[in-house]
This record gives sequence, C-alpha cells and structure tokens, in this order.
Amino acid sequence: MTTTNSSFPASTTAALEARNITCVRGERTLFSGLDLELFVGQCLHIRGENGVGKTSLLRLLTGLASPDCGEVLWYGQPIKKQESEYHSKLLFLGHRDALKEDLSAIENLRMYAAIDGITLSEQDAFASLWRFGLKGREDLPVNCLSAGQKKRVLMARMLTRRAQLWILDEPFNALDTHAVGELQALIVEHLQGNGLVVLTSHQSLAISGLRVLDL
Ligand SMILES: Nc1ncnc2c1ncn2[C@@H]1O[C@H](COP(=O)(O)OP(=O)(O)OP(=O)(O)O)[C@@H](O)[C@H]1O
Repeated sequence: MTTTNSSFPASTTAALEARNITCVRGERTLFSGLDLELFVGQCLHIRGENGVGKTSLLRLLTGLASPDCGEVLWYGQPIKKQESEYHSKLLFLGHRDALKEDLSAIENLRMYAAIDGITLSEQDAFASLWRFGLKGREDLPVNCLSAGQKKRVLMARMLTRRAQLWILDEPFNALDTHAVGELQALIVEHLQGNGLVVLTSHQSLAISGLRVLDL
C-alpha cells in the first residue's frame, strides 16, 4: 500500500505565514491586517459565511493572487521571491475538480505526475486509487464517474503528489460519510509526516490540534 509522503523536515519556525494582508475585491475590503502562522504538522480550518472571502484568502496563500497590502511567506521568505520553489511544495485543490474529463482516473494521475515532475510507479498509482474505493473504475473516463468518485480521484492525487503544503477549497463537498472519514484520515497522516494543510469547510472536522480562523 502507498504511504502518503515520506516525512518532510521538521522546523521550529513558521512554515507558512501571512503578515498584515489585505484583500479588496471590487468595492469591498474582504479583510485587512490579517496575520497567520502555520507550523509543520498543523492544519488551519478557515471558516465563514458564503462570500466572506475564504477562497480569496486561499488564492493569496497559493500566490495565484497578490494581497493589496502585506505579504505571504514560506519559511520566512516572500513567496513572490521563490515562486517555483514554493509551487513545487504546494498542492492546491480548488472548487473545480481539475481533472481531465476524457482521461481515465489512472491517466489523470499519470498526467499530473508528469506535470509535477514526480516518478509515479504503476503500483503506487493503482494502490492510491484502490485505497479510495476506485478498484474497477481506474480505466473509466472521469466523465463517467460520480461527483464523489471524482473527489476520490483527487484524494489519490493528494496521496501521490508528495507536496508538503496542501491548500484545499471545500475538499469535503460531495463526499459521503465514509469518504469524509477517509479524507480526514489522509489529512492526519499528512500532518504526522510534517505536512501542513489549509482548508475551507462548512462542516466541523475531527482533526486533533486543528486551528481555526473565522473570517
Ligand atoms: N475578481 C473579483 N472581482 C470582484 N469581486 C470578487 C472577485 N472575486 C471574488 N469576489 C467577491 O469577493 C467575495 C468573496 O468571494 P470568495 O469566493 O472569496 O468567498 P467565499 O468565502 O469563499 O464564499 P463561499 O463560501 O460561497 O465559497 C464575494 O462577494 C465575491 O463575489
């Protein structure tokens, strides 16, 4: 069976940090003066009502958008000054499934491994899909999978990507109760290997040591 990640290095300084960041969208200031620090092994749960700015904050943390004030740092250095290094450590799963619909689950994993520059063995690719209940569905085009099964392919991608920082927008959407438990277990495994996770969710989570940011 595939394991999540080989352990990432431990550190006593914050791995991910936002300093005094402000986000303006249209006429609205969604938040300002926001600080956060996240250490290896920690998961941050960003909560808040629809439209409050959770996805906007995630996009700032990924570097896909820039704050109107302040900065985001990775191990003390602004992410803007180390974009490719930072992105090699990051897995961002947004609202959309981000899967190629005409490719199969296994082809999607292989395609992402190639894009991410990761060697993914046949055995690990299949084992990761099987772990999330996709045995027998590996070769179906993704557009033949249900919404929850597509999410399970993405869980297999989380397992095989080997990125230290996971930024996940509403990762529990469309998952059944069993899969919610499996995803929480996957996150805990990642944290135990010195990974970090930032996620949004409208549901409460059973992850020990969880940190919460209410926007
Ligand atoms: N590019 C943009 N231009 C103008 N307004 C924007 C832009 N992007 C986001 N917004 C607005 O910013 C606000 C926050 O959006 P965001 O997607 O961050 O909310 P959210 O907290 O993730 O919401 P939800 O829980 O519904 O997913 C919304 O009112 C949205 O319409």
